[in-house]
Amino acid sequence: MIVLFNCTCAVPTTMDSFHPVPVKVNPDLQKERDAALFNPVELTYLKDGGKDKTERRRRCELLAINDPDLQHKDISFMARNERYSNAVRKAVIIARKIKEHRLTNMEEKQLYISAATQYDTYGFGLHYGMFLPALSAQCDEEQRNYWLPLAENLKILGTYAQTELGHGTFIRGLETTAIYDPKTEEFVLHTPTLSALKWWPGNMGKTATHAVVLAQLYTNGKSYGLHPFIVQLRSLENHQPLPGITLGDIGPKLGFHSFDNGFLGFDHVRIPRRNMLMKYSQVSPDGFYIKPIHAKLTYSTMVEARVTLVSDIAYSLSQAVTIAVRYSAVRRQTEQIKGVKEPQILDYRTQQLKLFPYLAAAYAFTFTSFVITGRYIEVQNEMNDGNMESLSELHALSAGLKAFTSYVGNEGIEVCRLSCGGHGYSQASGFPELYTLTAPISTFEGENTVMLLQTARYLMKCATTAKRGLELPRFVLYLSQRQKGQCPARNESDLLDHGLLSDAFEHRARRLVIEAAQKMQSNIGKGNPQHVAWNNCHMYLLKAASAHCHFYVVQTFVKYINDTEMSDAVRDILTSLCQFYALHGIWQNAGDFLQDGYMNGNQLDMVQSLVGKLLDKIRINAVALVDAFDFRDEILCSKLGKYDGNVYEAMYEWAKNSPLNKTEVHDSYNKYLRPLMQSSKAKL
Ligand SMILES: CCCCC/C=C\C/C=C\C/C=C\C/C=C\C/C=C\CC/C=C/C(=O)SCCNC(=O)CCNC(=O)[C@H](O)C(C)(C)COP(=O)(O)OP(=O)(O)OC[C@H]1O[C@@H](n2cnc3c(N)ncnc32)[C@H](O)[C@@H]1OP(=O)(O)O
Ligand SMILES: Cc1cc2nc3c(=O)[nH]c(=O)nc-3n(C[C@H](O)[C@H](O)[C@H](O)COP(=O)(O)OP(=O)(O)OC[C@H]3O[C@@H](n4cnc5c(N)ncnc54)[C@H](O)[C@@H]3O)c2cc1C
Repeated sequence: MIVLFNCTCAVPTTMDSFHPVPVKVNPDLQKERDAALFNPVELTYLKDGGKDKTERRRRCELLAINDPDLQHKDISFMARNERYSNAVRKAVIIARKIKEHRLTNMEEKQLYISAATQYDTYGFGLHYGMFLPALSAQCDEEQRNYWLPLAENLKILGTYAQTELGHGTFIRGLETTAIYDPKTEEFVLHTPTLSALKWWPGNMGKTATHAVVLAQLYTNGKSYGLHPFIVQLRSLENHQPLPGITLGDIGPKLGFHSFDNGFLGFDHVRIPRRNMLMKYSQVSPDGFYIKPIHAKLTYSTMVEARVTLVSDIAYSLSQAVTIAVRYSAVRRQTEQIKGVKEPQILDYRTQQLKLFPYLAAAYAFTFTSFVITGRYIEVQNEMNDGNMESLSELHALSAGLKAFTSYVGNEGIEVCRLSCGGHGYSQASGFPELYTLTAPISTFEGENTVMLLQTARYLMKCATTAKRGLELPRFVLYLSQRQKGQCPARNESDLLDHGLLSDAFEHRARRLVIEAAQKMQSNIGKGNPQHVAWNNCHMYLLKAASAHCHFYVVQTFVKYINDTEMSDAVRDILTSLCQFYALHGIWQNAGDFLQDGYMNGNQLDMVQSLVGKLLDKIRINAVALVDAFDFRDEILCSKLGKYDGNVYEAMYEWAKNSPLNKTEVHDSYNKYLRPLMQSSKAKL
């Protein structure tokens, strides 16, 4: 619902702005918009991929936002049960409305869902986010023809059940078994121990009727490792768990309160042979096993999810900086000169140093998400033609970037919250929900440290390949190039050169990868077994993987600006943002650039000075930069980040709705306080 305030000042919004002309905009925020040196809507078009795409996105969002069936009270005021129920109700309505509005394109469906769910989780998130992708990727043609229409038409509701109580990261160690019985041509699914209970799968606690279950396959007395099976969990008549199946919700978590993450146990549950998903590996009726063309194809659903998470984290970080920058423009604090108005907190250098690195990162990650999504589609097409050559590269890239961006993203959201002082702690700010929704991205779909170590494993192999003078894939080609000596920057203007900045990150990544490879070699040379050497070298490996990802992001940002058509004004601000992202990265990791003498103290002084100078360039455009993300208030769900900047009015209105304010005198007064106070002998 859009609240219109009384008109007190004219609001010059651009023709292209979709924001309903609010009737009173906070003058501080208006001043920021008037002072900006570029038109934010141009950047919005760029980010969306063109004006027509922006318009389409806005239309999809409005369809959801204006729909009376999708309205409800603020989720902050709901208990968990109510939240779960509301999420399911909305998921059902969303499914119906997507058909009614004839949203057939996947991007439009996602936009619609995201606007309809606002900052809550989507009740069929796992169904669409993992169950359907797993079926699409792992079913053979006959299975696809059977299962996909059922799942797409919501005749069955699914989840992805991989993690167990005792095993999450090390999936080769999962305990759930699927033993083939050739006599009946069935698999018998079983949970042999408590630690083998499936634990965590989203929508499994109360919603799902089916699951793609990852289990250890045994046939003819031999173990063949982890394979996916589709298993019916609940009756399609009355939703009761089927015989032999134990199901439940795992209880409240840090966040995801509307989500029914669940547990699942099997007691010798029989499923037909053809419920094993057989695109890549098969078991014949007599129990003969046919192995896949690549051993890790079973893991492909996770790769897809990791790619998606890079976009998700860019989106969430963009929301966080939008809230914090707008609020910092309207919040005033601490008189500097007696009698003169307190300054906007956005004017404090420390506030800028908190927010602008994450503002720059939000753009950097958005552009990175475009590139990794594009690469994912390319590799997917190659794989559909039977060429698995790039799968390892895609795994290394997606695992590393998911970890690198989510570390920064989670940290950024928390810094943005802190930058809003006390109000950042209120649910009205939007931060608690935003933070708890994004925090587990560092854990799910592969715990971040583990993911960076996977990237490191790939980089170590590439370092060896490079040493042998053999060919490397494009994104690690730099490992076969010689180190370039010292950073050539002589003055500050040299240090603003995108090529020079990208070279600095390239140098750092190459050095750290080679150093980690050398440490591994020398550890093994001392007689340590591989796994001991690996553990001994963790700190080098982690750093190498992280530096590689950091370089990838800087390089992508630079390339995006070089290769994309844009107005001079937008190019100018994106250039400053990119310079700031890179220079701030050098400043924060100064030790890495000094350690081998690539940079010297004098150059570092210049880096620091430039970071300070660029703060001014970003400061003037900061509000326009966050406006360009183009979040409607109904999607941002933050009283601090409202487009019109009328923060205090909104907070007061919101607080009045707190259930505790339903009555002037709370029940607990009569129950507890009154007896306590009136029993006292002391008289007033
Ligand atoms: C109406 C229509 C609407 C449409 C709507 C559309 C969209 C829906 C909208 C919204 C929904 C969106 C989102 C969903 C909603 C909410 C989300 C909520 C919750 C999130 C759900 C979370 C799910 C999960 O977490 S699932 C569980 C994930 N688990 C993990 O990630 C486990 C991590 N562990 C591993 O990946 C692996 O075990 C390991 C750590 C990689 C190690 O594996 P292992 O087998 O032990 O391998 P190694 O021995 O280490 O290595 C061997 C060899 O293999 C290579 N390798 C490893 N992995 C892969 C891989 N994936 N691909 C390729 N290669 C791989 C490895 O590098 C090594 O190679 P080498 O031998 O050459 O060195
Ligand atoms: C909100 C949420 C939703 C989820 N949804 C699903 C779902 O739908 N389906 C599903 O199957 N699962 C789901 N999960 C589970 C999730 O995928 C796992 O929790 C995740 O993969 C991490 O595994 P773990 O819990 O075993 O962590 P652990 O591996 O136990 O990690 C604990 C610590 O050990 C360290 N560690 C572990 N192994 C290594 C190693 N080899 N080297 C160095 N350090 C190591 C980690 O770095 C970490 O610090 C969900 C989890 C959450 C929080």
